[in-house]
Amino acid sequence: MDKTSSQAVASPPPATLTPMMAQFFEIKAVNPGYLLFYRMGDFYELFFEDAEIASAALGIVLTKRGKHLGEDIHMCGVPIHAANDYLNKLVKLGHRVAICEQMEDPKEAKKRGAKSVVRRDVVRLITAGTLTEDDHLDARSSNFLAALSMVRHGDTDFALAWADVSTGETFTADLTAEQLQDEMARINPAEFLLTEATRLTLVDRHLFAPGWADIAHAAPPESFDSEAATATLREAFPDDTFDPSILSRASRSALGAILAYVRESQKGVGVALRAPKAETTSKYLAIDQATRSSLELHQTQRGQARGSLRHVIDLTVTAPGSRLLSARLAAPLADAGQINERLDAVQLLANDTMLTGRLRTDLKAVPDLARALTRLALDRGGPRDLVAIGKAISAAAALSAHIADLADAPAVLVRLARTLAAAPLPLASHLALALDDEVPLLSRDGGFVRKGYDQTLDDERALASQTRDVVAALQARLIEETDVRSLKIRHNGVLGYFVEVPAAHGTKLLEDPHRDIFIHRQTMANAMRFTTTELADLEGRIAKAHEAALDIERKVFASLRYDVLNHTDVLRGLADAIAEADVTTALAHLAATRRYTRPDIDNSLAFDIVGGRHPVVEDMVMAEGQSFVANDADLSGDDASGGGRLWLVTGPNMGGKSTFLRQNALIAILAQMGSFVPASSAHIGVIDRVFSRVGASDDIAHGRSTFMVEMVETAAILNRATRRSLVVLDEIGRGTATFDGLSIAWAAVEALHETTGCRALFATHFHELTSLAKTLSRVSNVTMKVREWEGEVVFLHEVGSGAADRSYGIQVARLAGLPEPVLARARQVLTVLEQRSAGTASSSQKATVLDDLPLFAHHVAPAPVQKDPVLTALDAVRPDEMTPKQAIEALYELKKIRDDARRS
Ligand SMILES: Nc1ncnc2c1ncn2[C@@H]1O[C@H](COP(=O)(O)OP(=O)(O)OP(=O)(O)O)[C@@H](O)[C@H]1O
Repeated sequence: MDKTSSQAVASPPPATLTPMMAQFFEIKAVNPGYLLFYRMGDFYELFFEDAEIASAALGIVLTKRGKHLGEDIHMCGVPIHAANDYLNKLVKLGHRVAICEQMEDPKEAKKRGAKSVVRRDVVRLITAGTLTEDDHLDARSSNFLAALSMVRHGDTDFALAWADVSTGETFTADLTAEQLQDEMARINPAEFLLTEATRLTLVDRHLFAPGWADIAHAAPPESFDSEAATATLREAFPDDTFDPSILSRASRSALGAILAYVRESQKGVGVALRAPKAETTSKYLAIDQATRSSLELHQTQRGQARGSLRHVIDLTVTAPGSRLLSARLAAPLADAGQINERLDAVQLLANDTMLTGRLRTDLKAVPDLARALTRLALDRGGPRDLVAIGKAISAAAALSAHIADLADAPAVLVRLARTLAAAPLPLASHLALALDDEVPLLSRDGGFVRKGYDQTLDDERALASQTRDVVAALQARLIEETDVRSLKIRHNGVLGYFVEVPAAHGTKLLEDPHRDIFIHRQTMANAMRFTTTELADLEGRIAKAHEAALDIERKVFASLRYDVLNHTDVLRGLADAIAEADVTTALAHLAATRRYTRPDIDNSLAFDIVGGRHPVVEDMVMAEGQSFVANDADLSGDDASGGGRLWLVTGPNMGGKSTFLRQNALIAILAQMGSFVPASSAHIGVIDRVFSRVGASDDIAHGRSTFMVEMVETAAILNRATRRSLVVLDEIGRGTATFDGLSIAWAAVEALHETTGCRALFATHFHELTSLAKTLSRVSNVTMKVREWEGEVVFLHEVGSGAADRSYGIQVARLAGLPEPVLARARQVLTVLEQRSAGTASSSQKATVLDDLPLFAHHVAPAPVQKDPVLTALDAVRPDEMTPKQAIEALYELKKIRDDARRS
């Protein structure tokens, strides 16, 4: 499971080791499975197999450092100042890293003897699921660590716990085997803990999804002990509001594993998690992995954000808002009351664009409170995190004031205003008073406490900063006393402050009367360096003042941090409320600017969309200056008539079938996440599961053919869809022989209609299926309209009743640029095949088809070869005879010829 070998380095017999290598082996042995970043001065060094892995992954040089058991010791290193970038890269590649620091000043080690080694220890384990620093994390995405435990008895099979260590959010859910896959797809964890036994069971039951291997990490069975977990949970969440006994035993065990792993990774710094929330999957609209990917909710099927639904609808202005929007899109609700509550708030703000504008402006300046708070709790925060918290508190108070002014505010906004009003303003004032406007990232070097906040600090700083004046005065006096005009007081890292005079004057200072004052330090080629008691004394005072100032700043930081952490609960509430305010205003802004309307949500089996649009395709079509054709869909039904309707969608390739199918599923998802929808009106009875299979693709990497993937997914739908579900199926049965495919599609439609009774859209090229509308009462035929014009086909993208009589495949092939001879031949074959299936072909024509097929190449004259104008121009280019300027001009010319050729 792990990429980083745990047997990277085998322990050698101790006698053969240098003390440093002995220390390395000792530390390596207690951190198996981690690449050891071993601190040596200004570098982190990696040794042996760690070095080989890291140098290959990071593209850095692999060197050697001595021998071990007769073999070269491989080594590579990364400088401290660039370590973060390298760590990021390694973690993204699935490696786990142990950071081993020097725990004492090397001078201390030397005091123990020349050969003694600097004390070192691992201070932090860095893994994909336990990151907290901004530069390791994507601001707009959650970063979950998940753990799975198995249940031996009971209704559910598994329990999953997951936590975002960077914000503290923690959840658990008891799951059936089916739900497990869906939940994992929803949460999309960065790292996944399970025991080897659980992994083997999952593999055995075909439940271990292909992508999990990259994130799975074998955790020891002891860390899943539910008894121990109960005690650990009580200790980790002493809060009275959380009682571990309300969780199932399996949930506690999974949570225990999370806590153990987080604690281990933070090496004693603590665990800053929030009390776990127990999730019930029935609260949410279930969406399985295949549907998420087919609908391109968070990313396109090619893995890009641009082109996904999220990309189009995410108008949030804060990173936490974006994370919440993403979570809501991943888990739309399945309760009409809760959905309507969210919609009420969006509606009010969509109607009040002035207020929305004001809120959005305020929100833009709000920092990421949750992540700053976590870093401070883990003692990894800096002055910037304190400033962020102060700003967030003030912003929360301002937001609350705006919302509180509203008359008849809906419940969500009233709740938000109340939470935001609890913003601890005195804490914000205190932070503003204590901290500069611009502060450094780390507290280590000071320089962040505002002038005037602490008198002693100001005094010490004044002393330190007066150095220059005091040194200048001393230099002037020494020049006076020695009469050496070129005498200078200088500073360097080795000598500290010193007096420097040109070599010619050096001897003068070694003689009376100066030799009592000037103490010789160094003779250079051109100069001589001295110190004086007064200078040494001054230097001591300056260093002391500097150290004293730093000490005071550190104390100020610690006390401010303590104050902030005392407000943890209220600040977490604010962080949630700010994110929710951002999502609500963003959705209102979306509704107001993109002509989205409020869906009517209830508990019926309605699905009546008037003038529906595809949010993403609409954007793309409009960007090309065309207009998107809105289409209606009515799949409404009721229990009395056996459930919802099923529309059989036929029509030409490229006619807009997939777009129409997907847009209806997307409208349902948007509506249930509490967003307005791209339609003139939408009436939707709450959907419990949505299934979408649009366009089959193979899964060669995992050994499944197109057809097999399609059948596995169809089976999942037929087995899992209920009367409340929405099913969107495109071209089932396409991947096999015509008759097999048609039969499977036929049986699937019958099953959905007769047994499931779900609302469904079924697109097909099997025109034979349309006859089902005659026998199945709730099946209707619709088609994507086209117009033929001078032998060309024009797609109207309009859904009308009826069935298509043909697929226009050859016209589409022509648009795609298939060579004319191939098209001509295809037309010939098609005519005969059509006649044959209609029974009108003469037996000689039928024979022609069969006879002619292998003779294609002889029948059709090859198209005349036209020479590409770009290639012709390229032939004339003589690179060796060109100046750089001529070369670039030639390049432009080539591009122009290509563009002209495309236009003509
Ligand atoms: N309602 C619409 N309004 C405007 N343009 C549309 C509309 N629907 C689809 N299109 C355009 O037509 C293109 C093809 O649509 P789509 O992929 O849905 O066709 P299809 O019928 O599913 O084709 P195939 O059967 O080959 O998969 C889209 O990329 C889009 O540019």
